[in-house]
Amino acid sequence: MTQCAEAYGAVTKDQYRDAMATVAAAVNVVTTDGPAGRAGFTATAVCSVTDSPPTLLVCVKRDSSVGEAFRANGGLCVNTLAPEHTALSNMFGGKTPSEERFAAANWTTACTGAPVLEGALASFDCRISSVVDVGTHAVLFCEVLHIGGGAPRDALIYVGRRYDSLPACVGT
Ligand SMILES: NC(=O)c1ccc[n+]([C@@H]2O[C@H](COP(=O)([O-])OP(=O)(O)OC[C@H]3O[C@@H](n4cnc5c(N)ncnc54)[C@H](O)[C@@H]3O)[C@@H](O)[C@H]2O)c1
Ligand SMILES: Cc1cc2c(cc1C)N(C[C@H](O)[C@H](O)[C@H](O)COP(=O)(O)O)c1[nH]c(=O)[nH]c(=O)c1N2
Repeated sequence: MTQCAEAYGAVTKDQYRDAMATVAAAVNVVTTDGPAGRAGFTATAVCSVTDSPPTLLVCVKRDSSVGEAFRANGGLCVNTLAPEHTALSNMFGGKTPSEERFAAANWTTACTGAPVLEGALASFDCRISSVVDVGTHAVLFCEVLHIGGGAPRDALIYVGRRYDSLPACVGT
């Protein structure tokens, strides 16, 4: 592998981001509440790991205002967004104060204490089972304890540094 790194030269941050910008991703608002307080952020770096035990992962920037609250609370809810949530995604993805982020939508409370977005495509209430730090991000491995929603509906996607919608795929 060392010879490959030498042959190729280093991949720059910009090269990496430009390539990742071509990869379409679902958009989620990931939330938590507990002793460290309520917090939430927009995340595309979310994916399924295994169905036994049902586990997904979430990557969160370690120097963001929200990262520490997730680790400390130990639970979270992944709320997958629909096209009507584009403005909400921007609020949870920027420098908007936490109170304003949550005031922009209606929420219920999951068993872990995490806010559940009313109208989300799907909501995954999770216990954080382990955390691995990789570079600038913490990878949160999350055991799914409860699921809400999940019926086929149009999805919000993020690709080419902009939002788009993907029609629901019903049937085969
Ligand atoms: N994984 C992430 O942390 C992540 C993902 C998407 C967007 N963002 C943030 O949202 C803002 C807008 O992003 P954009 O897509 O319009 O343009 P961009 O050029 O910042 O990012 C392009 C793509 O690169 C990846 N990316 C961006 N920042 C990253 C990071 N710090 N670590 C790992 N992957 C990263 C994502 O897949 C993103 O869609 C930026 O501030 C970006 O940092 C962060
Ligand atoms: C479409 C899109 C997608 C993502 C993000 C942004 C946007 C607009 N952000 C950035 C993240 O939401 C932002 O850093 C948080 O809101 C925390 O910001 P504050 O530090 O609270 O301002 C983000 N951050 C992160 O740690 N992991 C991720 O997967 C993503 N994905």
